Amino acid sequence: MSTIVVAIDGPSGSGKSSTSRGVADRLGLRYLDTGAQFRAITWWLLREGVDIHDPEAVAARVGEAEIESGTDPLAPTITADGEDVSVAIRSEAVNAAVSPVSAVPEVRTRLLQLQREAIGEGGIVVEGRDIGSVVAPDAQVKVYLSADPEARAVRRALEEGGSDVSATQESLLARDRIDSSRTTAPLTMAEGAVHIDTTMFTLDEVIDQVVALVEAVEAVEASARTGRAPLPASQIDDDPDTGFVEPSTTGAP
Ligand SMILES: Nc1ncnc2c1ncn2[C@@H]1O[C@H](COP(=O)(O)OP(=O)(O)O)[C@@H](O)[C@H]1O
Ligand SMILES: Nc1ccn([C@H]2C[C@H](O)[C@@H](COP(=O)(O)OP(=O)(O)O)O2)c(=O)n1
Repeated sequence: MSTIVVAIDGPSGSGKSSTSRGVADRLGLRYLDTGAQFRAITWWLLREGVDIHDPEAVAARVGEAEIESGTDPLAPTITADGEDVSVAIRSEAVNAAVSPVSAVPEVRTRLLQLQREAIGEGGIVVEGRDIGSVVAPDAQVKVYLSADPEARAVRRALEEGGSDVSATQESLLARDRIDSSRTTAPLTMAEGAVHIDTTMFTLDEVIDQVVALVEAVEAVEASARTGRAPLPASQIDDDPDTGFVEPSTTGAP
């Protein structure tokens, strides 16, 4: 079983969730949406009537929320206190509250623990804002996705059933500002990350690029284990026992 960790960070609408799920599905890896965890905590605090603009009040209650994430890329799940909140966490109220909640250090500490547990021995694609920098700084593959604000707003508005693009862009940029300027684990391009600007690429093209990166890293790791030179991705056998096709069938030395 693969132990690779793929970290995908970037701002809202850059394509993190869809790319991560596509890559995990193609490579038989698990998938963790850390944004959904921050949203679920936010949903729980709002339900409890906690003043989300009071960091002390948030810190005092955050330990009570039971958040669980399912890591199947084809059917990811998220629950709070056992309740399925996958739809509720996408509400406008949660959109507006999630960045201030995410800036509270106690919230990050609590979720960091859940995230590291979920990552476990690896074999997972993890997406968020601080995965390559804080959650999994040793991830073998780190990707930073971006896209022009207009493209991100159009994508998000389309996804939300044609809602107002300029209002969507405003809300998304407001979140970017808080997410990038907070002092604990801000959105940033991690050291060693590969930057892909997705504005001009289709989703499939972005998935292809990330899959190629993962396959290249896996080939190098396999060669370090076997002492044989890595082959181009197109010639890599996906049989986990060998990692390589036989030289006689490829012409490789
Ligand atoms: N490269 C792309 N080109 C066009 N649309 C995309 C691309 N990547 C993602 N999308 C679409 O944009 C929307 C937002 O993508 P998503 O993966 O949820 O972004 P994020 O997780 O970064 O917020 C989705 O509807 C998704 O299908
Ligand atoms: N690793 C993470 C993931 C998300 N967050 C925060 C910041 C984001 O604005 C919210 C929501 O993240 P999410 O990935 O669901 O946001 P989008 O789907 O990209 O709009 O959570 C974070 O602080 N750290």
